[in-house]
Amino acid sequence: MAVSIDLKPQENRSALAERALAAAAIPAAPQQFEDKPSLIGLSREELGEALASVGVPQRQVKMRVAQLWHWLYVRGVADFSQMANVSKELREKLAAAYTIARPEIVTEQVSVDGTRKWVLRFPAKGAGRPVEIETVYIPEEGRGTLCVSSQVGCTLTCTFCHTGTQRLVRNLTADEIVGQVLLARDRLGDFPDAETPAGAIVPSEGRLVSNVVMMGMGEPLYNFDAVKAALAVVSDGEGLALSKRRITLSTSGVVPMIAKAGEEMGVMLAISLHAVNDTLRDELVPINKKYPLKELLDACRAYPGLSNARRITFEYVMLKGVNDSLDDAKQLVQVLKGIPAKINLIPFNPWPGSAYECSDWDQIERFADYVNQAGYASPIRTPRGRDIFAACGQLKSESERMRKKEREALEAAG
Ligand SMILES: C[S@@+](CC[C@H](N)C(=O)[O-])C[C@H]1O[C@@H](n2cnc3c(N)ncnc32)[C@H](O)[C@@H]1O
Ligand code: SF4
Repeated sequence: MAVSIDLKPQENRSALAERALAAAAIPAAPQQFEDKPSLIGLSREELGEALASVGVPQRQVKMRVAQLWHWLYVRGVADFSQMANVSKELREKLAAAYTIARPEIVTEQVSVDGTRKWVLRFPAKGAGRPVEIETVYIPEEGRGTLCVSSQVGCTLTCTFCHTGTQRLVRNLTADEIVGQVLLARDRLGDFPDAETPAGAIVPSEGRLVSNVVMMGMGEPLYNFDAVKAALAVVSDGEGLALSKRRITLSTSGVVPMIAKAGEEMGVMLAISLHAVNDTLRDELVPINKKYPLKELLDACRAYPGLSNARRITFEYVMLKGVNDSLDDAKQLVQVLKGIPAKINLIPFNPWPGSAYECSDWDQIERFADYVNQAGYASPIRTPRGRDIFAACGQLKSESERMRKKEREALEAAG
């Protein structure tokens, strides 16, 4: 394992950034791939089945599930031997059959603004190879957001997104999605509840990781079941306990899954809109050819539980001369009519080979003012972690390159 911590001096950091930077000193525990199923990310029922499979009698299963849940998600242990109130015999049986290990850290970088990026490696599944993904932590005043990946690569090819240039290698499993949250909390020293009694409900306020956004690599609605299972664990009130209002799922517009996400996951929804007519959206977000704007916006109108206090976030990347005119702003306001919405304006984050430029700052402000005067909150998202290539849409893992290198190594060996 190679952990490179790239810690740079910085002024005017937020308190959370300060704490996050301080945590950079925490040494990473050695990680090893274990060829055993993981207990992370299972529902309580599945965890009960796993316990029964190592011989826990049915009458004890519920109590043991509660114990394990507490160790895994409140105390954040990554080793069965630390589960003090579980008998040695059971710990050994569990360790022989299952793992609770964290993902392997390939690199860890800390930006001048406190943003932190991890490249994480997960074991091969079946006949595949090990894969790498990226997870990003963004500390801000009053909250800390973890940007979590759902897939290795992406099948969609949004023209402004770096991940879109990496073909899909595979979906992440629920344990790999929850594992990103656990690892971030480990590395940030954000499991301060080590002494909390079992069963206690721990509020997310005051935590370093207070919000989770499914905005890393991949399209979460193309990995529905694993994302749903993972978010159920992350929002469980007796474990990681992140309120569903603090979890946002971002989609490029997989229309048939939007209502299902609302009903079955109940988290906040973000839509990667980026264009207000089908011609341009077909080009920028090609899934639009399959599910055009009208269908997408109808699905948004029908999203369960919408109100002024519970709005959909529309993400709009600002591309110079492409989608940033005042006419675009005007049409944006028109197409969103009737949807409780907030519009996040995202300055385009460049990546090597990208064909776009970020809009000029005063144009972004003019656009924001227009939208704002029409009654929509329209914050301009400050780019974070650009120096470590951790900003929105800059993520792309080494899985493809690794594959080529591996192939070459194999050829050389042959
Ligand atoms: C990487 S995507 C992942 C989630 C999902 N696949 C989606 O498209 O919403 C998260 C957000 O990053 C935005 N994004 C992608 N590339 C970007 C770039 N180069 N600059 C700014 N934002 C970008 C996407 O449009 C989306 O709103
Ligand atoms: S923006 Fe989202 S859907 Fe589009 S290529 Fe990037 S990760 Fe995939």
